[in-house]
Amino acid sequence: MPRIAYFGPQGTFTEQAARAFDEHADLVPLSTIPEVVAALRAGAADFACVPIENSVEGSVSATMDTLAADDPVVAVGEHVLPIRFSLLTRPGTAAADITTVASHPHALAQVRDWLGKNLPGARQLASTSTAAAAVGVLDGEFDAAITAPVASAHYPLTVLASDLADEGDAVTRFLLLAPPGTVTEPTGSDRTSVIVVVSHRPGELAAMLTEFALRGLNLSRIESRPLRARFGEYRFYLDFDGHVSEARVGDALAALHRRSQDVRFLGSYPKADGSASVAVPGSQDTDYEASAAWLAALRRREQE
Ligand SMILES: O=C(O)C(=O)C[C@]1(C(=O)O)C=C[C@@H](O)C=C1
Repeated sequence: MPRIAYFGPQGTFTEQAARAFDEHADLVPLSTIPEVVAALRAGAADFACVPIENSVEGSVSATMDTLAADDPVVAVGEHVLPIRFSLLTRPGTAAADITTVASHPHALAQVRDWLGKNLPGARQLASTSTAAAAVGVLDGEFDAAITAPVASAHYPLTVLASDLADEGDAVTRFLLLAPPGTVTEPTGSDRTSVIVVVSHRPGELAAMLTEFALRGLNLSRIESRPLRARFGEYRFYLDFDGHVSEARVGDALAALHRRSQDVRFLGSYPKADGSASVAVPGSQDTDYEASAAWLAALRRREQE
C-alpha cells in the first residue's frame, strides 16, 4: 500500500484530498507543509498531499516556498475540493461564551464576513491547520474552531454551526507530489507546472510569456513569490495546458531553459476537471514532426 504523507492532523481538508487520490493508501498526518514534503524527500513516504491554492484566499505560500526549495519533487495529480466549514466547540459551549476562535489563516479568511456578523467579539487566532484548531479546542486553548466538516468525526466536539462559507462556490486545489522522475502518462487533459527565475532585465518577463504564446500554450496560472535572498526579485510559478511529452511543451521548456536563470519542472499531471488541453492549429506533435522533417531535408540538400 502506498504511503501518502499529508498536511494534518486527522480531519483536515488535505486528508480528504489525500483519500480522493487513493482511498486505500496508508495516510500519514504531519503538522506542517514543509514536514510533509520533507517526508517525501527523505523517502519516508511515497507521495505527499498538500494544498496549493484556494479560490478565495489565493496561493498557499508555505506550499509554494517548499516546492521551490531543496531537492525538486514533482506533482503527479491534482484534486479540487469544494470548501465549506463547521464551527466546533466543546460540548456545553454556547455562541455567547466564545471569546476565541481559531483556524488556519486561509480558513479564517474564507469566513471573515460570517465571523464578523455572528461572532463579532471573538478574537481570531491562527492555528497550523483547521484540524489543529479542533485539537486546540479539545485542549482548552481556544473556545471554538473553524474546521472541515469531517473534523467532527475525529474529535469529540459539538458542531455549533455548519455549511459556513462567505463565498458559496469556494474550492481549494491540492497536489499529489512524488519523487522527481516519476512519470505520468499523457491523457490529453494534462497540466504542466514550472517555476522560472528570469534575468532582472527590461522585457524578460514579457519574453518568457511570449515563449508560451508563440506555441499556443494555454496558461492557467501565473504567480510570483519573492526570491527571499534578493529583495525586489521574484520567481514565477506557471501552470499551463499540456504534457511534457508533447512537442510544443518540450519546445517551450527548452526555450525557458535557454533564456532563464533557472527553471524547475514541477510535473505534468492530469487536470482535475478533465477538460481537453487547448492546442492551436500548427502546434500538434505531427506539425512539429513535419516541420523537423522539412528542415532536415533542406539541410541534406544544402550539404549535397
Ligand atoms: O487546514 C486544513 O484543513 C487544510 O487542509 C489547509 C487549507 C489551506 O491551506 O487552504 C485547505 C483548505 C481550506 O481552504 C483551508 C485550509
